[in-house]
Amino acid sequence: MKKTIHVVGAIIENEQQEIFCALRNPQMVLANYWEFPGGKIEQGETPKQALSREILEEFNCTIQVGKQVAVTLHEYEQFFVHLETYKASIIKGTPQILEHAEARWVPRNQLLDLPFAPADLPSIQKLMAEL
Ligand SMILES: Nc1nc2c([nH]c(=O)n2[C@H]2C[C@H](O)[C@@H](COP(=O)(O)OP(=O)(O)OP(=O)(O)O)O2)c(=O)[nH]1
Repeated sequence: MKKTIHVVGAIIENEQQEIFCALRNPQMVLANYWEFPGGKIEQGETPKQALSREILEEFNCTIQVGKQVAVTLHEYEQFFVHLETYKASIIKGTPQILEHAEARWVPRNQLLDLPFAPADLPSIQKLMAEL
């Protein structure tokens, strides 16, 4: 039976209404897809705690997590991803790319120009609908 992994992703927006997107590196599972930065929820963590921890580990900055955007269950070839995305903003530091191949601030209406992980599409559609 396929495993289900519970993942959180941060939709971090800046004052220009751009969203922080990260490119998974070639060594990662789902290599070379763009994603909302985040990762797996560890035992005993709330989704919001997991998100703050992941952003600190991967980008060395502190975020404040806001409201939930979408909850998606997506079937990949090897596993299911249960992805929860949350709005967030940076409250301390400037993101440093520690694990990803690249990261950029992208206007909402250009998100679909990037090859995003398929599980992220419902979140992107919700963001586009907010425009
Ligand atoms: N972080 C993140 N992962 C996503 C997104 N969309 C999506 O399908 N995924 C998938 C990719 C991975 O299979 C999984 C997240 O795993 P990960 O490897 O980034 O998690 P992690 O940082 O906890 O990794 P590790 O400690 O186990 O190495 O969820 C997304 O927007 N953000």
